[in-house]
Amino acid sequence: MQTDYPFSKEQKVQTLLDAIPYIKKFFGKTIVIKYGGSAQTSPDLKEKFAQDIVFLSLLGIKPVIVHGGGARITELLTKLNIPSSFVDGHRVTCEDSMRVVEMVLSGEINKNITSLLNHHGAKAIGISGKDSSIINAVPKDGGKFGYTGEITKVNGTMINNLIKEGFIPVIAPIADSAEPNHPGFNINADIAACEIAVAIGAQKVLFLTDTIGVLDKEKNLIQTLDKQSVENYKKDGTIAGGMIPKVDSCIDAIENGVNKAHIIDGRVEHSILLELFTSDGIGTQFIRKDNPNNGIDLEKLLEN
Ligand SMILES: Nc1ncnc2c1ncn2[C@@H]1O[C@H](COP(=O)(O)OP(=O)(O)O)[C@@H](O)[C@H]1O
Ligand SMILES: CC(=O)N[C@@H](CCC(=O)OP(=O)(O)O)C(=O)O
Repeated sequence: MQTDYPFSKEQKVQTLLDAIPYIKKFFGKTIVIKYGGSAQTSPDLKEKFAQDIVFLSLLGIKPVIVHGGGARITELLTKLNIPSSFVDGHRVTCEDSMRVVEMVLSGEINKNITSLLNHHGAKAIGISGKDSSIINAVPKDGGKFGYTGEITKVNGTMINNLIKEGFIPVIAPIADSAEPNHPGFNINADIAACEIAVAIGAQKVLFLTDTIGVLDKEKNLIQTLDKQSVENYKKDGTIAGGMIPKVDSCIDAIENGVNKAHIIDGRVEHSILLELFTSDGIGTQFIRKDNPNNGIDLEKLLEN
């Protein structure tokens, strides 16, 4: 009988066996996944994203989702004739924009992702940084960015309690203010993901975006970056716009206890599984030169 399966049984089994060292490595660990607006484009990609998250959860890995939604915010602001601008990848947020930002991030996008995950069998809970004051902020750069905030504190215990209860937290990057009757703050989702990863002691943070990773001047993928090379690429303009908060967050995360940070292509189906469970990984990885855990010793993992 003729079969038209693209892979033989042996190849399928081998793929599963190849994943064993990585499953061992990440079992019981928390991984923060920043789900950028530009990786949320098609319903099909969103389905694949949800499948990946549920798969991780069933393997005993603990995902935490921090989402963006910049493109959707800009679309609505344009429809409402509310002007909007960005400085170094951060939106300048006026009072009217803040209302739209909260509506889009804490409302539409947060609830869509949460509901999608739950329909795939996860136990996801959608919250914003205002819930239980999980994220606190003050005006960024003394108020030059309006209601765009700079994080002062993340309540990691609260997020870890949700994880312990078996929930997948889906977090909108809106922060609370210490002032009563304040509309709150708009936080760049990359920065929120980094601060959350640090506060909960995550093993890894993955940023899903709309490029294959960080590109050099010739548009080739840069596979590995450290603090010094990031500074150089920012200085000569190779890294610009929305990529600035992303690389800053990656460096910040690895400097503050997160083992590794990666920027990967959210347009590729199952990019999360490819990054976590294959030897090559995809995208750009950020390392501390002095971190002995940068490489995976596969031999050792299999022995243990
Ligand atoms: N060196 C670089 N490599 C890749 N992308 C870059 C670089 N410099 C600037 N960018 C821009 O950063 C964008 C990703 O940031 P952003 O649009 O904020 O994504 P997200 O919504 O995922 O946070 C890319 O689409 C690209 O236009
Ligand atoms: C201060 C700031 O820039 N906030 C972002 C929040 C959303 C976000 O970061 O979305 P992406 O991850 O899709 O870019 C904004 O208003 O667009």
